[in-house]
Amino acid sequence: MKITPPSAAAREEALVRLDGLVKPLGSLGRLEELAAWLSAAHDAVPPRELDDVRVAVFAGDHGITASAVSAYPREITAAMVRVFLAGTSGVTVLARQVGATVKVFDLAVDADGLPDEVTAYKIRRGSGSIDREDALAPGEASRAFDAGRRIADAEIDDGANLLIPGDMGIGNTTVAAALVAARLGLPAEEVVGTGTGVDEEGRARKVAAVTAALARTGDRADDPFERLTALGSACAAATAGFLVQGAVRGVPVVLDGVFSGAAALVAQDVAPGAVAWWLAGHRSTEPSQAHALKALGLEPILDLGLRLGEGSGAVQAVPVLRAARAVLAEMSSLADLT
Ligand SMILES: Cc1cc2ncn([C@H]3O[C@H](COP(=O)(O)O)[C@@H](O)[C@H]3O)c2cc1C
Ligand SMILES: O=C(O)c1cccnc1
Repeated sequence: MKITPPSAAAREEALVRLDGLVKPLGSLGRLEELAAWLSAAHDAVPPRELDDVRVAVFAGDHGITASAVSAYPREITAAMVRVFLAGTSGVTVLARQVGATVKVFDLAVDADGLPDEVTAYKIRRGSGSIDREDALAPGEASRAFDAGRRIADAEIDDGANLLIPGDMGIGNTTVAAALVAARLGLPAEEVVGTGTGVDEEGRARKVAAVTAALARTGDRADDPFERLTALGSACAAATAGFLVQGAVRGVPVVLDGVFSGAAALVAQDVAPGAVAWWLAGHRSTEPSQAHALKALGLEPILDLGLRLGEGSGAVQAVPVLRAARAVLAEMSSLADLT
């Protein structure tokens, strides 16, 4: 997997151009940095318009939900897939606001009967309970990773110029916490949050589950595919593949919340350098996301106190990116002042 870095020359050219625009030096703050980032990604100053934004939601269930680690029952995952198809999920509504499209993919939902276009990449029904067994059987992590790459390829071949990963899976925040803790060598207590809104006892069950999972897994987690197999899920693997393929194809990716943060840590291990193609759309309230973003060197664009997932935070960063592009494309220069 060859990753070509974004263009340093275009970034420099953008920074020089930004300094010459009709504004005090640096006065557009983060927008300037994002404008330069996009210029580097597109190797063009100004960058091209972000007019084809695609969200891919990876849906799946987790064995660990039997330990009551979520405030909601596992059946919600399959029910929500139908909500995505109906076009009324949180991310779908927010995506419509910015003209982005949303597709949902069933990688491991514990249900039958979903439409063929949703199940085309299905790996299994639910994962193993990570506190006492591997999440995935041998080979499944790489199959799911390849599925995520193919999903990204299909969207890019169809014209996508910005990719957003979304997640739907009751129990996702427990699995994300385990993946991040294993990679960064952190204790469960530091990475586990309240997810969908568990109480103190619920959070204690999550900490116990992640602690047991980490103890069971040991050094195996050093290898990214072993980490996905032991502690992850088909969705985590597919999301990692999706992120890597965006980087391979040179298409920017906006990460969402806790699940894409955990997958991004895996993806960066599989394909070092891929992180150069990713932005962090927003700050989640989950602690594991903050740890993951810090390790990746990414600073969230927005901080709205969101804790939904699905890609809902990332899509809201899209107007900010468009604004950054517009600054470079449309502002006049100080040199032109008479
Ligand atoms: C109705 C509903 C819609 C959602 N959309 C995303 N999530 C989010 O919550 C879940 C993770 O939280 P936890 O680890 O606490 O289970 C994931 O499905 C995530 O995408 C939802 C959760 C619910 C209940
Ligand atoms: O911030 C997130 O990504 C998140 C938080 C809680 C539940 N699901 C997702």
